[in-house]
Amino acid sequence: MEALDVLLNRVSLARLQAPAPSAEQREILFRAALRAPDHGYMRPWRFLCVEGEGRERLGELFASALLNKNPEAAPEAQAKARAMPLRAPLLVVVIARVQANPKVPEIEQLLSAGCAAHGILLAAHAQGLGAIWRTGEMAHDRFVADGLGLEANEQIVGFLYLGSVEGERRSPPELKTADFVSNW
Ligand SMILES: Cc1cc2nc3c(=O)[nH]c(=O)nc-3n(C[C@H](O)[C@H](O)[C@H](O)COP(=O)(O)O)c2cc1C
Repeated sequence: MEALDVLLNRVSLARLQAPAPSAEQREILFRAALRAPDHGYMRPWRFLCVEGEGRERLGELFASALLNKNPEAAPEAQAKARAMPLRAPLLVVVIARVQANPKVPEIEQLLSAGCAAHGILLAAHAQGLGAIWRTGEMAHDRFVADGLGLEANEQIVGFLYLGSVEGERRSPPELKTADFVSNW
């Protein structure tokens, strides 16, 4: 697929099914992530793959996080949290690792991790895979971060849901560049 075609037509797809990306496809996904712009070559990111039975364990962690925050959480809410990771055969947790650096403030390291996530989405699209970047409360919950083994200086930038496309690949929305670009 042409590079510009990928850049101009990537869309998020929420309806994902097995099979999960193959080992070869994953290698491309992560090589794309590692090409994120990176001030100071700090490599301020790492990635966790969650699949198979790991998705059920992540669902349990989400439900526990919900109960930790709200012990009165309704059983329906708990069931919803538990089912969230089952929406795709593979989840990639994109983690920003922020390190003190006089020239590279935290925001730049977080942006770099965001670019890494975008690289994965683009490489997924280029390989005919489906993907969507999700966060929600669980991405910002320290209970979840601890359960995933994150260090104090690490934070979740997103859960990338990846799989094979179920149904039609939708078209991107038509935005006008003139609405966002002006001369100064
Ligand atoms: C940081 C971040 C967090 C997001 N979190 C969610 C989310 O939790 N749930 C969701 O449905 N979409 C979420 N989105 C939006 C989707 O990933 C997607 O970008 C959006 O649906 C627009 O679709 P498109 O990428 O095809 O234009 C998030 C996007 C970003 C950048």
